[in-house]
Amino acid sequence: MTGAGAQVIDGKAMAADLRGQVAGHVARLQTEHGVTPGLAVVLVGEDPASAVYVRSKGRMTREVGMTGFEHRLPAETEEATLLRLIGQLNVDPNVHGILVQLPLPAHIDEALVIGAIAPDKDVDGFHVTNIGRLATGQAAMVPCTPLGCLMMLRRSLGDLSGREAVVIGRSNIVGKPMAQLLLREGCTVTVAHSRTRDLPQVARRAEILVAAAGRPGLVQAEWIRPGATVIDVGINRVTDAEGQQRLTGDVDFAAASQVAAAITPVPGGVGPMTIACLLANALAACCRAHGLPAPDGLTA
Ligand SMILES: Nc1nc(=O)c2c([nH]1)NC[C@@H]1CN(c3ccc(C(=O)N[C@@H](CCC(=O)O)C(=O)O)cc3)C=[N+]21
Ligand SMILES: [Mg+2]
Repeated sequence: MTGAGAQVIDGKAMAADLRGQVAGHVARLQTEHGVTPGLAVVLVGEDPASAVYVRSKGRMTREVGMTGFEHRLPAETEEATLLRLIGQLNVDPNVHGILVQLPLPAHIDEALVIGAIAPDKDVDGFHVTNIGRLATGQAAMVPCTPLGCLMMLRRSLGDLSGREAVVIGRSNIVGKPMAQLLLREGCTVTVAHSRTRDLPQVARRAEILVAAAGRPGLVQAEWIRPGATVIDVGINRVTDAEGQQRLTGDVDFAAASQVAAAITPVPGGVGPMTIACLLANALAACCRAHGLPAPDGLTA
């Protein structure tokens, strides 16, 4: 049972590699077609954690040579105002991707707002049209976090066909699209969640275990099948014994590393891949908007 320690899947390095590939395609689009991909990020309110993500997304957008458009609106912004902005971004030829940072303030209907984004500019892949395309096997904009997880799984395992996969979490932004992607890859997929009876036993079936429950340290060593590949989607801000704020995943990393064959760390795992996949989706959206084929291997 006690292994020598799992291979740590370096999401930070993989993400840097992916961003480098995106940057190469962006440069080529510019020289060959005079086109620069544009990504608009809309942030409503002052959530400090959200502000950090938006800043690093903005920086990486510029680093790969894309144009970043940032729209910061006050927390009390009316739904109609936000919908009007999205309408403008939908028809702006310099904007190829639109991301509306979630969660939105309580007085705004998230489904309505996501539904207002043009599906071909929906780089988050949250629009029902993209969810439906993914579920029916059509070309879709795929949500960035599950896409990043899939890339790490392929890197670690190669062909995923026939593998036993368990996804813990059933959110629209991670759990459900992750399950769809793994199904498409030929996995046998179980979606477990907070109501699942005997979660540890269900998790122990998994050759591929994706933890996306949003509960720090939920997954223990005994939950893990020896030799499994573990993808930790949790990004939880916790205060440690010394009163320091730190990031921790949904998996007890130290213990799980003794049982798993491969595991993603937090930070430095899924998070950086999420942002790199966002840029890859924006690149693909730009290519399609100009009637060009989307580069191979950068999206699902
Ligand atoms: N429409 C929408 N799309 C999103 O993709 C979206 C969103 N809303 N709302 C907020 C969450 C959160 N999110 C993260 C992405 C990267 C890191 C990331 O790169 N984290 C670093 C650490 C960053 C740190 O130190 O804080 C890591 O895990 O290594 C974290 C969180 C995207 N989100
Ligand atoms: Mg849940």
